[in-house]
Amino acid sequence: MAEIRMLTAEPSTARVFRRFWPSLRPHRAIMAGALLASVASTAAVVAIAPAIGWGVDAVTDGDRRQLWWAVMLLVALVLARMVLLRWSEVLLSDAGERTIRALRDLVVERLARAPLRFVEAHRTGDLLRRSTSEIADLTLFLRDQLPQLLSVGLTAVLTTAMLLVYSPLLSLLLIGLFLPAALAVLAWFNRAAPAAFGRQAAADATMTATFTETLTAHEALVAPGRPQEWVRRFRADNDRLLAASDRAVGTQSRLELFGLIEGVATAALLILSVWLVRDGRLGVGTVVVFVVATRNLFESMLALSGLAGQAQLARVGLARLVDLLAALPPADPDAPQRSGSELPARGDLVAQGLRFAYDEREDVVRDVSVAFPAGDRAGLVGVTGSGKTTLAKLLAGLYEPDAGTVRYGGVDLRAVPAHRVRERIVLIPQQVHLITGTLADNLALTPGAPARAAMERAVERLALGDWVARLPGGLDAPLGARGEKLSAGERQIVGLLRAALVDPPVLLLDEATADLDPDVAERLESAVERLRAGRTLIVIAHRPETIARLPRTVRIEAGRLR
Ligand SMILES: Nc1ncnc2c1ncn2[C@@H]1O[C@H](COP(=O)(O)OP(=O)(O)OP(=O)(O)O)[C@@H](O)[C@H]1O
Repeated sequence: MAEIRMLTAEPSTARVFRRFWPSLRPHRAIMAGALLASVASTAAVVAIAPAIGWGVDAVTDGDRRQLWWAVMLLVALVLARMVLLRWSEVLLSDAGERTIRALRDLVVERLARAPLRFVEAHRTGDLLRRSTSEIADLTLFLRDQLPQLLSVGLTAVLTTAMLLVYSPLLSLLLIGLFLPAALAVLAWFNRAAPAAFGRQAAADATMTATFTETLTAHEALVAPGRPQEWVRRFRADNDRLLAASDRAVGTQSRLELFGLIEGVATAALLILSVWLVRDGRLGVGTVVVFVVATRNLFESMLALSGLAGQAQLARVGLARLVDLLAALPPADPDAPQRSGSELPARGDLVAQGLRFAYDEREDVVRDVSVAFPAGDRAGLVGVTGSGKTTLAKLLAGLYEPDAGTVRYGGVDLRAVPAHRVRERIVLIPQQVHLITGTLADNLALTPGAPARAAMERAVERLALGDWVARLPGGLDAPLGARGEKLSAGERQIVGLLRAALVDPPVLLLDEATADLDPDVAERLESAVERLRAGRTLIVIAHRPETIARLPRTVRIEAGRLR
């Protein structure tokens, strides 16, 4: 089976932030600044409670000077908190945005270099979700939730430390009552969270994939007799997503137990405080500090419980993104393969002992050896599913064989960078893929970004001037969404124009099986004739007229040559 690493629907979230760390490393300085500002702003919040307590003591002691200082301190702390919080938010969101932009570039760049088999073997919607909405979730987390998470966590730590200094007895009561229960709730949440949120992300990706695919196949699915098929397929995935979301919400609601713990702990604290104040072992100011600080502490915990679900979602998304990046490792400049060998300008295309399978079930191409001398003109024929397209993709270097070699001018295609192979061997598929835009935009997708003059020359060379002139706007004619305004044959004309711009010595053409308009069929034939001069032309021929015109044919049956 062709060697590609398949993506996992629910990859492990273990140590995912550590695995992600290299992507954050370039933004270390700004992250450290944001962290520092966050610590300082939280310290300011935590100090508010003692400042109030100090003020209360001043009132009970009738010390006006201390009261004045307490009020000034309170104002200074509130102002410092405001400025520092804003500063840390700005720095963190800046670092987050930069990281995400770099990550988006990285994902697109890796996907652009991914082997064709990798892209074909995965559902478009899944790849789409991993490289768009999961990155967007992560942006939201880094920009909005991470700063809150940091501030909440720090508030909890600093408040606990402060309370310990004020009254170890009350603090120990609080910690003893609250901490074990809070940790137990957190552990209960964590046990279920990775699976629940992972399943939700996978179900969401499946729904996106089904939606993308059914939308493309819309015409077939709403055909007479099965009008509800489109909706039925979508609804089944939607139901699964709903079930997965319900489970995630159920897991999230476990954290609501924090509210109960808060009530019990506050009541116990108040009872003990009243008793200690009556005994004269505690001042009223200290009790006020405790009540205010405890409120802070519990509010932090409640906020933390709200954020924990978001953090888990971001963690799952990150794991799926890291999985994608791991499946598409960067090009190794020292790798022995694809070391930059050059393909000659002209040469024979020779396949030797080719074997290829899409999956472990069975080989689709079996021990195929065939040679196409330079300038050859041959047809590849066989019944549907016999392996013609697969063999053509192997001959064009789009797939790597599981065994055997494809050589051009004596050089193994695997030893040559992919873009160099594309300059020598071009395959025009049955369904030429077009993007939304003009004809010129579509021709510009050719390697080397050809200039307008080169496009005009290609049109002239293939005698397609009047075909282009008939499009409203000529080269600037909008072709509609994904080129919907063109028929299958016309799409192949665009494919031929692209090939003319590359000017490769070997051309493989997978003839369109669709019924072609006679005018388009004639233009295609004439364009192929003009283009083939001086090159090797291999046609996957379906139509008897094409087969009759070819000087020789190579027949393939169940993956073997006959
Ligand atoms: N991407 C794929 N994943 C899994 N199996 C595939 C894939 N593409 C083709 N196959 C299978 O490989 C076999 C050969 O397919 P291939 O498209 O090469 O045949 P073909 O002779 O070109 O057919 P056609 O004339 O209909 O285009 C078929 O059984 C097909 O189902």
